[in-house]
Amino acid sequence: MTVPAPTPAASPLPPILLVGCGKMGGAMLEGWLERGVRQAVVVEPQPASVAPFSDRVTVCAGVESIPAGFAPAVVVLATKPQQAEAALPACAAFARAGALFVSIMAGKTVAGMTALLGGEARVVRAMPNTPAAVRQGFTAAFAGPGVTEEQRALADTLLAAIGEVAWLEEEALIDPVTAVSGGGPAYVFLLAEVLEKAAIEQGLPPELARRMARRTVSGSGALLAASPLDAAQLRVNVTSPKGTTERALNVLMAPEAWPKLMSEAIAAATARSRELAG
Ligand SMILES: NC(=O)C1=CN([C@@H]2O[C@H](COP(=O)(O)OP(=O)(O)OC[C@H]3O[C@@H](n4cnc5c(N)ncnc54)[C@H](OP(=O)(O)O)[C@@H]3O)[C@@H](O)[C@H]2O)C=CC1
Ligand SMILES: O=C(O)[C@@H]1CCC=N1
Repeated sequence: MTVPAPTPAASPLPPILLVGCGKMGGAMLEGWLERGVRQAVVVEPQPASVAPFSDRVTVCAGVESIPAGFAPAVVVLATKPQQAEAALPACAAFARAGALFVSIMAGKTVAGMTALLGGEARVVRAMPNTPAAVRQGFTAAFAGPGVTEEQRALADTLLAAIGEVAWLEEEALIDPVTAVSGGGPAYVFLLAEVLEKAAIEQGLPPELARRMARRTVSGSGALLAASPLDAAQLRVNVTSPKGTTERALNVLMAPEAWPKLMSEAIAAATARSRELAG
């Protein structure tokens, strides 16, 4: 019998400055801390948002209180897009020092961010999603002008630590990515919500309805992740001919129902991502 070689422990992630530790910044930070990070400094004005991390990272209310001498390899920009104009100019010194910037802000273009950072910044524009908190995220990323192969590899290491990564060759594609995978978890959680509500309407006790809906969504996600089959085949595998699921899918897959609604929803979100550039 051969004994498998132990998996080598991944080396800790490089020093990170996180600017904005709200819902998405916090989800990424959770994933990075679980993976192991050499040093993390977080700039976040809301004490409640950073409270879960305060014993593991250095917390600052503003860029001006970052400890002198802290030299991040990567600055992650995770404020709301509408806060970029106020937040980015304060980070220009890190751009001059050669730090790589990774922005996750919806809509904000590389050119717009580079200008706000003093014109010298090297920027990767990325779009992650909240399953990053459990290292099950999906991030698509675009490397802006001047980003070196080494910096791109650094960004890849950081993003791969919280899930799967895909690199885009065209910046404009990040708008539909934002609509599909950036916001995607919300649509899946909505499914859990409406499934629970429908279960209660059919007479199931609320606590049982909640458990069923959560486990059905999370278990289906786990099956999808583990299976080599397409989503469509996994759906067919549930649908017995002339059975109960077929009746439900006749409603959900009707011409004006889910397929059309999802197309409209994704088009609306893509358009909003383009608007946020301004
Ligand atoms: N939520 C998601 O699922 C995803 C979000 N994104 C992107 O991530 C970004 C953050 O989104 P989300 O986490 O949901 O938003 P949040 O509002 O939860 O987080 C942003 C945080 O940044 C803080 N902040 C404001 N100004 C500054 C500043 N100058 N320096 C440091 N921190 C500051 C905000 O504080 P205050 O509340 O006081 O303003 C807030 O706590 C957005 O640009 C969004 O487009 C991308 C992918 C998925
Ligand atoms: O709703 C938003 O604008 C952000 C971007 C993707 C998910 N949340």
